[in-house]
Amino acid sequence: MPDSPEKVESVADSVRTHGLFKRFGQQVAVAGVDLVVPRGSFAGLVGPNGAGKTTTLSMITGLLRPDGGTIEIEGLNVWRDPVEVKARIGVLPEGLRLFERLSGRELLLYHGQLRGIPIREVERRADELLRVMGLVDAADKLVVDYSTGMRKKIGLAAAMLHNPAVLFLDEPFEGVDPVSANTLVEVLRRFTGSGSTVVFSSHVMELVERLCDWVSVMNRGRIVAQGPLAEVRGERSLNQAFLDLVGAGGAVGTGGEDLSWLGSAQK
Ligand SMILES: Nc1ncnc2c1ncn2[C@@H]1O[C@H](COP(=O)(O)OP(=O)(O)OP(=O)(O)O)[C@@H](O)[C@H]1O
Repeated sequence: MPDSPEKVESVADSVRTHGLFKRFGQQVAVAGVDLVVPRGSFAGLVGPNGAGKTTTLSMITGLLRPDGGTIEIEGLNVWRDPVEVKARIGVLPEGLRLFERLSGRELLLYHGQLRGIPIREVERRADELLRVMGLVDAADKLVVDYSTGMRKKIGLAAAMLHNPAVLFLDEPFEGVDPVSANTLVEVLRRFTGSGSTVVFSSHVMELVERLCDWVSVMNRGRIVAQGPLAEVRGERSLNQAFLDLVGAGGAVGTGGEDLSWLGSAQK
């Protein structure tokens, strides 16, 4: 449990950033983002490649120092109270790096102990998570031998072990088969159903539309739309709304002379 629930209950928004800014050399990756995620949301952060989603999530989770702006999670300032904040969040980062030479079960026990959870409780939670994630048969296998989907599941289990108030997931469903994705969805739905918050980034609009009740759309380092799914989508599909908002996906034209050499193999 987060350790001071009174404080947690006193704010309506789980995540709130103001004027978040980050540049890499000449490249402005995040250009003044005001991200809001109400508590208990299943929130999707969407945007085309290079929109700034990963950079935003990295700053919010304390992995990358912002050049400007503020970030509050559960009312706490991420960069002023990093320890307090980290006790309340779980993160499944992009390019998930795990302790490859541990078994799945050892990995969870290690994470739990790092979080200061008593060993008996860690064992109980680890066994439950392995069962729910369908990883019991792989529990003693080394993580290095896990498939992509199994890695996502064990990574998510590790991120949830300390019962965080907010989970941040960067592309959690990428490379995950439909059965495993279903398992992840069920676990996450149960999590938000209990009042906790999930924020995940994705390119898959159908998935976001199916799962999320809150959406933030990013383009070129800015939030271009944000709110309840029904409001952002309007009468359109989310996919159409997305294309409208980001300008045909920022796609370069493929008509006319473009790619005229492609197809109809000629000798
Ligand atoms: N470490 C870095 N050094 C230089 N530029 C970077 C770095 N990280 C990100 N960028 C740039 O910042 C911009 C935003 O990148 P970011 O990875 O946040 O986008 P994204 O929305 O997560 O994209 P994708 O959907 O492709 O994962 C891009 O133009 C990218 O090239």
